[in-house]
Amino acid sequence: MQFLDPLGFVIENRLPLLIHYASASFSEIFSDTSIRQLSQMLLSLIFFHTSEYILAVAIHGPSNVTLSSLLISKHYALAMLVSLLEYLTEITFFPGMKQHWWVSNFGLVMIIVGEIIRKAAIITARESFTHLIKISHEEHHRLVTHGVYRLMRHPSYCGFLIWSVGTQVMLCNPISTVMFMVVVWRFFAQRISYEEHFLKQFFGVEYIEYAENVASGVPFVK
Ligand SMILES: C[S@@+](CC[C@H](N)C(=O)[O-])C[C@H]1O[C@@H](n2cnc3c(N)ncnc32)[C@H](O)[C@@H]1O
Repeated sequence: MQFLDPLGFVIENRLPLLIHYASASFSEIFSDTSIRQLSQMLLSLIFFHTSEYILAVAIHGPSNVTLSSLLISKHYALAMLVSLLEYLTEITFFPGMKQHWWVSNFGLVMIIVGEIIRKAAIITARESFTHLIKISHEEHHRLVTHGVYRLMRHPSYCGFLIWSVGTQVMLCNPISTVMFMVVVWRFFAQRISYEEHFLKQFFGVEYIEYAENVASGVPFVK
């Protein structure tokens, strides 16, 4: 079998060709573009997860918070791993895809906006905000309808949706952008109907009126 070098000459030995492609992919994976985009991704992940944990400890007290408040599930870790594989594959074989800086910077803006909305929700709801959905009414649990909850009923889900899709837009990952949009949207659509079932039980007509007048904050979820 004959092999062609990048200029189209026939070469006998495939080793130089393999070395050529290996060094090309090595230089793309460690290019300025990838270092910037992967560092932004790493910082976004570290900031999001540690701030979720720190806020939970500050609001509920260290004895009431477990490592689950870092919000790193198996499915979530798998999705992030798949998105990293997509990034490394594309930057190796189609490096030009990652050079759309206006797309990447728009993703960065989505990450920041998503963080602000989510953290505004946590700080506004305080004790009423728990990472696990409450299925029995506790005394300190008050209905929150002020601040960012005046604008939408589920600001923390809206913020997370924007943040998570933003991470993929920032990486210029088309497949993971669509995958994150669909998976995260479906997850929240189901969670909202489950969560609101209990909120109606806890707060009755007060919650029903609130839900009638304020949008969910998650697109296409009533
Ligand atoms: C992870 S928090 C999410 C809160 C809200 N869905 C959001 O996106 O900002 C889930 C907990 O918040 C509580 N919760 C949701 N909306 C609330 C509201 N308007 N007032 C008080 N508690 C609320 C639920 O009962 C649940 O235990």
